[in-house]
Order: sequence, then structure tokens, then C-alpha cells
Amino acid sequence: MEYQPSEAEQIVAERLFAAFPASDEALKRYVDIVASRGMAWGLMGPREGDRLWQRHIANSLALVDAVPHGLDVADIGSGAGLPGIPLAIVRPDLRVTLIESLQRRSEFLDLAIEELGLGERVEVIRGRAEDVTEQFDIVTCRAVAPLEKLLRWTSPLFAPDGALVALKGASAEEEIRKASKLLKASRLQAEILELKAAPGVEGTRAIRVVAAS
Ligand SMILES: C[S@@+](CC[C@H](N)C(=O)[O-])C[C@H]1O[C@@H](n2cnc3c(N)ncnc32)[C@H](O)[C@@H]1O
Repeated sequence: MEYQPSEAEQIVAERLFAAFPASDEALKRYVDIVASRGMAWGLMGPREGDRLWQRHIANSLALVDAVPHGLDVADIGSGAGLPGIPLAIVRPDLRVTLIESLQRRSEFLDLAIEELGLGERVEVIRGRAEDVTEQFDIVTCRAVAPLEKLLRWTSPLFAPDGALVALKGASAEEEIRKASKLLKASRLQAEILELKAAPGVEGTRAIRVVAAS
């Protein structure tokens, strides 16, 4: 089923296509997969159906400038593939591992990767982030857990040489405050990034955590 966006959503989509002209077809295909099977499988709430481009794709692509070239990225708690799949689509220089604990969601991710032809550099690990033993340059996540919990789960995946970049909205300062003891004990430091996928689309914020200098 082809996703039929509202006029406002279509404007956001056009702005993203202008920013990522080589990726427009793949982004559309991914949105169609989420709008059809993703919704049917219950991976997205019914209200998300008319705000996929702004709330999910533009929000995920806000990460694009926060991830340096050519790195290994782990996206934990990917759900329907957010932000990892849009990021992998527009950044062919990245290798992306989607870590998702729920079977049905990881099956959906396998299917989406195959249909999008991303299999050579995107893989799925079905499991909990805290059980993964590999290391990555960058760990991303969105809407998975508060920073304190994320640090416990993910610092073995990225520290001491990599970074955690967690998409957050208004709660960023409060989450850093609550995690301050753990950050200090773990010799990590956090900063807030203001990010935007493209001119004219809504931006967002992320918390970036690296080893303390
Ligand atoms: C609210 S959803 C967010 C999904 C997606 N990141 C998004 O922004 O739409 C949280 C996801 O994290 C997964 N999850 C929760 N705890 C996890 C863990 N410890 N390791 C891996 N995945 C986890 C859940 O199964 C769920 O798919």
C-alpha cells in the first residue's frame, strides 16, 4: 500500500528529498513499508499514520550530521527501524546494526532491510542491548529509556572511544541531571546537540555522551 501523506506531510517529505536527493525513492519505500506492514503488525500506533514524515523520518534524519563518516553504528531499541533505517538509507558510508529485543519487531526489521536492499551493510540483532558484546563507534537510540538506564545498557558498547547519541526532546537537561552521578562515576560527559534534518523541517535535540576529557 502506498502511503498517502497529507499536504503538510508532503511538504516535509519534499524538503527531505531536496536535502537527500539520492535517497528519495528508498525513503518513500520505507515509509510505505511502515505505513502498511508496520501498522498492520502493531509496530506503530494508529495515530502515527498521518505523521510519519515529520514525527518519524525527519526526526530520525536529524541525526545525520551527528554521525561522522564511515563508522559502525548500533541503533538500540529500533522498533520499526527508527532512527537506524532512515539513517542507513541516506548514509551509504555507514554500517548499521539494529538491536531489538522483541521477536516480531526484529522480524519486521529483517523484512524491511531485505526489501530495501540494505542487507550488505545493515544487520539485525534480536536481543537486549545490555547482552550485546560487540563494540561500535556510535550508539543511537530514540524513545527507548531515560539516559541513566541507557548508560547502563550501552556504555560497554561505545566506551571509551565511541559515543552515544540519544534523540531526546525537552527532557534532555533533566535526564543529564538525573544521570550526573553515573556519568561522573563512569568517566563520561554529556552535551546537548540541536539537530535538524533539513531546512524548513522541525528540529530536535539529542544527548551526546563521550569519554570525559
Ligand atoms: C518505544 S519503542 C521505540 C522504537 C523506535 N526506536 C522509535 O523511535 O520508534 C522502544 C523499543 O525498544 C525496544 N527495547 C526496549 N528495551 C530494549 C533493550 N534493553 N534492548 C533492545 N531493545 C529494547 C522495545 O522492544 C521497543 O521496540
